Amino acid sequence: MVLAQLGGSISRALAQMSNATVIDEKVLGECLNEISRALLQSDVQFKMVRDMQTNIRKIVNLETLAAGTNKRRIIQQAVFTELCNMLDPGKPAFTPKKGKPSVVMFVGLQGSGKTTTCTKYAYYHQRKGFKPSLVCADTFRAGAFDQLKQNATKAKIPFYGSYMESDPVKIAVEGLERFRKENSDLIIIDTSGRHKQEAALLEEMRQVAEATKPDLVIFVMDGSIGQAAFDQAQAFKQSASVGAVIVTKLDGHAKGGGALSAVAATKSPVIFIGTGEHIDEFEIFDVKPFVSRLLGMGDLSGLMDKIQDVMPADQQPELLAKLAEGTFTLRLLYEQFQNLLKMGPIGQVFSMLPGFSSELMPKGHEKEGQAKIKRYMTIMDSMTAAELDSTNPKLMTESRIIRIARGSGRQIRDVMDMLEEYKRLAKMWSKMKGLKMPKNGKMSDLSQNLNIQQMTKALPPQVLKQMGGMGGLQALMKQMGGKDMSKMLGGMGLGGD
Ligand SMILES: Nc1nc2c(ncn2[C@@H]2O[C@H](COP(=O)(O)OP(=O)(O)OP(=O)(O)O)[C@@H](O)[C@H]2O)c(=O)[nH]1
Repeated sequence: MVLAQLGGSISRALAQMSNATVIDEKVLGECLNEISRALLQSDVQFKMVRDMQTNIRKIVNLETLAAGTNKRRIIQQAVFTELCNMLDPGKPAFTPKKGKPSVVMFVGLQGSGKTTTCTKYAYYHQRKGFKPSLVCADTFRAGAFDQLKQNATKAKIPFYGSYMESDPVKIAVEGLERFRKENSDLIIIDTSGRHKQEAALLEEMRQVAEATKPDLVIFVMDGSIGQAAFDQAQAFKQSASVGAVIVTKLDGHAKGGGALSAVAATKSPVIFIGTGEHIDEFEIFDVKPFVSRLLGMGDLSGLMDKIQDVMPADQQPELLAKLAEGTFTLRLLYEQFQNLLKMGPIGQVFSMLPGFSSELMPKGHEKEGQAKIKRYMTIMDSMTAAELDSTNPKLMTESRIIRIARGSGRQIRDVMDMLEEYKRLAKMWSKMKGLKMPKNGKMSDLSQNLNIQQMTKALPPQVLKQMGGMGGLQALMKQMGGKDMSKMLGGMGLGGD
């Protein structure tokens, strides 16, 4: 995704500035120009870029800064804050509540990914325990109903539509009535698209909204539309009370900067982004972690969510208990690898770790990381149960290693390499020994019991440094609240090669 390049350019501009011996107006000016250029190249609207420059200049007044203040930090913080402000309209979007009926209407141009996104949105909520349903009020595009039907059937989500009826308002109302009766707590209405924001489309949208009174209107925008984003988003906002934006196709060559412009045009937050055609290629969009990732500062809370999502809840108390005992067996490592592979593209996971911007983890490397994990797992597949569950470091004798290598079709040195990696991780995890278990055994409540000294000991020194030392870690823990730290450590250990 090209947004990663934007992040790289901004990080580079900041790093160049940091290399200067004295930070004066000239150095600051060059840094801001560099950042502006990068934003413009990513299709962010000119006016927004200019406003950002002005705001940073207002925050960073080099003349009035007392001697000894860390100017670099103040500038970096200002860039971070301004990028966040650009993406944060200041008011959160409506969020549906389980068990309380809500109606969400999707609008957008033809081909923006609206129909696909409706199903992704429904599926996302279904996994969270909602009872979603889909209504196809797109009577303009032949085949739209079939597409929705297909997607909905695959995801086992109830749907409503018609091949005969040509009035979208009628279909929307009928669908709404049907699903209200069936106690759906999230009724999603897909509306027609057109090739451009023409009057007929906007009028149709207005009528559907009037008849269904949605709690939220989501504007779906193709991430690759570039500078046209602002006008398009504004046209939709003027005809329907758009309350949130979803930007799609951010997996391809989209520059993505248009997303920032859409936020300004609709004064509504981006709530999700689409990162592929598949139903689960859909991510929650959170401004601060996103900007952190963009600047290569990592997104630990996103990583937490991902891990939390893939780890079955019933396995969590078990892992915690083992951690508290200080036993980190090969089997536990195997299970962690399985979870890691389930998390999706490894590069995406790495980009959430502090210091691992996508630039630092180039494409080739991602594959290597994934291949390595798979290789380790194949080797472990040739181990006996006793070997996997052993806590005795002397168990792995030469003859066992030779047998495992032969069984897995790998070289002896590959097995040794895998065991070294295991030892390194086991050592790190052993520092978590004596961990107090949360009463309910849930991972998510663990962080309240973690002690900061324990954490600093367990983190690899370079990671701790990137996080801003002990102070940074403390701030992060506070910020993350209920999020679980132990799994983060696992993730980090695997990342720090
Ligand atoms: N790569 C990628 N493709 C996507 C994404 N979202 C949607 N698509 C694809 O974009 C194309 C158009 O998506 P649709 O959902 O049919 O578009 P639509 O906006 O509903 O179109 P109309 O129903 O005609 O208004 C399809 O091929 C989707 O698979 C995404 O996040 N990434």
